[in-house]
Amino acid sequence: MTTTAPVLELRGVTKTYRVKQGLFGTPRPLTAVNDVSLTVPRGEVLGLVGESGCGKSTLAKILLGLENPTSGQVLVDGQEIGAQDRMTLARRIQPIFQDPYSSLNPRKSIFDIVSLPLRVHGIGDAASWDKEVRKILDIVGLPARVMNTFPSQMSGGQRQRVAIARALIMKPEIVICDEPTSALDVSVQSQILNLLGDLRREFGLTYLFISHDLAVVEHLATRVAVMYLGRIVEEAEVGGLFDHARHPYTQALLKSVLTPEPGLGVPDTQLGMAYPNPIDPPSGCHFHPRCPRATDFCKKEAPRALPTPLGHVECHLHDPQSPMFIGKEG
Ligand SMILES: Nc1ncnc2c1ncn2[C@@H]1O[C@H](COP(=O)(O)OP(=O)(O)OP(=O)(O)O)[C@@H](O)[C@H]1O
Repeated sequence: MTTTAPVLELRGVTKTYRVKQGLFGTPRPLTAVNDVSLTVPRGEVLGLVGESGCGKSTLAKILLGLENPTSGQVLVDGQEIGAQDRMTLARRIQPIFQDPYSSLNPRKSIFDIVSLPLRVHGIGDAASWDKEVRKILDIVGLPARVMNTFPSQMSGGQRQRVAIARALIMKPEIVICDEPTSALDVSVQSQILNLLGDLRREFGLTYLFISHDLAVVEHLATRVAVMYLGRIVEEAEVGGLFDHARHPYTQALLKSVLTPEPGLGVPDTQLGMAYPNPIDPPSGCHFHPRCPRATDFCKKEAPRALPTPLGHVECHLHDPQSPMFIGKEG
């Protein structure tokens, strides 16, 4: 059930690393996440999309308490993440990662893997761990007999079900799904996406669903945030974003997921040059060197975050105060 209370809120979150180029280079700042503000209401699925290196995983690490933001705040249930003890945070937020094989310890049995969060946090005893593991395996569609097997004896889809069971055994409110299906065969991907959708409905979970693939996000998300060079350049309710993308980058991403005509090859994203290096971000609008609509104004001026009926967008084309404004319906 969807309510409007934000279970997750980011306020101006920025993460800057100091990066040395070459052996004797002076460390330079690299802003991986740049002034990100987002609100995720309880029960929603926020899809976070963008190309490799745009900052998706860094944002996930901040939400999981694995990295501290350089500035800004992350609030879970209205309380700052840093102020919550590890147990409370683990009960509230759990991750599911891309590659279930490398994220599951190959030397541990499925019982050990799935019960680990309970044991680490000292929740229950041996009898209750057995009961809880059987219950959660059943919920994710695995028979109890897999408890005594090892990850290497399972298929990729089964391993991802184990990773989901391990995340859910703590009964979290929020699940950070970082490319949870990209290591799986296409036929298995939709089974896992359907399972995640069912679990959300059944347990009222909130997801941050990270993917470079808009088609996968469309399947599950209720809202979508598009990330480019650390910034959220567009954010909207999913249907609105797919039907009426405002940012030229979102439009290019959408074009790239259209199914090509047989024999015509992969569709052209028309983005031209390679993704920029975040150590040397382009001036003005960071997207201008790849943008088919860019003018000299975009090279000089960074766009503002502008509210839209469904979310927000950062692009001069939609700013009534910019010389590039294309009108209200543009
Ligand atoms: N610990 C770190 N130290 C220095 N730079 C880092 C660190 N972690 C990430 N970065 C840099 O921050 C930027 C964002 O990286 P991040 O892994 O968050 O992107 P991503 O969108 O998740 O990419 P991918 O989809 O390839 O995982 C990249 O330029 C990356 O090289």
